Amino acid sequence: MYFNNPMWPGEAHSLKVENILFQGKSEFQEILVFESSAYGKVLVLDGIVQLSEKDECAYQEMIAHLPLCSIESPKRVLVVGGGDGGVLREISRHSSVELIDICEIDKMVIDVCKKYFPQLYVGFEDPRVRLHVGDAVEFLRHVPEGKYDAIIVDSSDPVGPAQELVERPFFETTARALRPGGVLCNMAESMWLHTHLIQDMLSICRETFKGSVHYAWASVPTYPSGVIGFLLCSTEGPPVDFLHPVNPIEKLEGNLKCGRELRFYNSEIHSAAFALPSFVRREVSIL
Ligand SMILES: NCCCCCc1nc2ccccc2[nH]1
Repeated sequence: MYFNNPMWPGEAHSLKVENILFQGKSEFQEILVFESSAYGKVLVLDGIVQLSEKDECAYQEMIAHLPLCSIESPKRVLVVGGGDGGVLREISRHSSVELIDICEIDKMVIDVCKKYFPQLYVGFEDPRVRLHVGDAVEFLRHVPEGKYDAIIVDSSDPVGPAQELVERPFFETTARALRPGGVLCNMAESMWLHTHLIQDMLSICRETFKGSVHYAWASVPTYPSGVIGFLLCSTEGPPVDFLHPVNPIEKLEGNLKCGRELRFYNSEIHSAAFALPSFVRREVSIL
């Protein structure tokens, strides 16, 4: 199967398909699940690979532990998107967490992942999880100010239902919903392909979040260009040092609520993730 997409013009990515397991169209997007030869089962939304069994650990572990290991004892966490359940699985490792709200707009994604990706869907079985099916902008409107310690935006690309999740109003509502010194972590595309989009997001975040704003990245082979980025922001308040985890995951290692060991994230990978190539430092003027 060949993946061409305006998100990566001029290049195509392909995965050998063993068999198609599900093909459907929800109210919001096309949903495809297939068994690949090289990466296990693959979830595709509107023609864009979201995860594969083999490399989902990199994305799910990083997007969850980069924020949660940067603050002491996170208690209340909100996940925007994340309907596959993988981020929930990772958050559940943090025993200090008492409440995990998740707002996913597309119920069909959840139902499909329940059937085809049990090792991700397991995240929904944690008793701390409260599922809200709907639009996150609407959900956040009714959230009291300063409610969450961390907000994780595990969105798809801003070319469909996730378009509004990279715009200023959304960042402003997330900043309001975070406590002082609270942290936001967004999926932030590829530094090889999307420096303009990253620059736009960074500019909005630098005005909206008075704490610190950092860009981190990880290797995810099934994503075009082989990397994916994360935008980490903290609100004004107790300073957050994203580069040196205050809540090292090794401390939680014994807490295997989700029944499996970490496969990608560790404290060294955490700090290394913020080291940026020179072209990125220049183009996204992060420093
Ligand atoms: N919600 C899971 C992550 C979604 C990100 C998917 C993704 N990964 C990409 C890499 C390069 C270009 C576009 C991309 N879109």
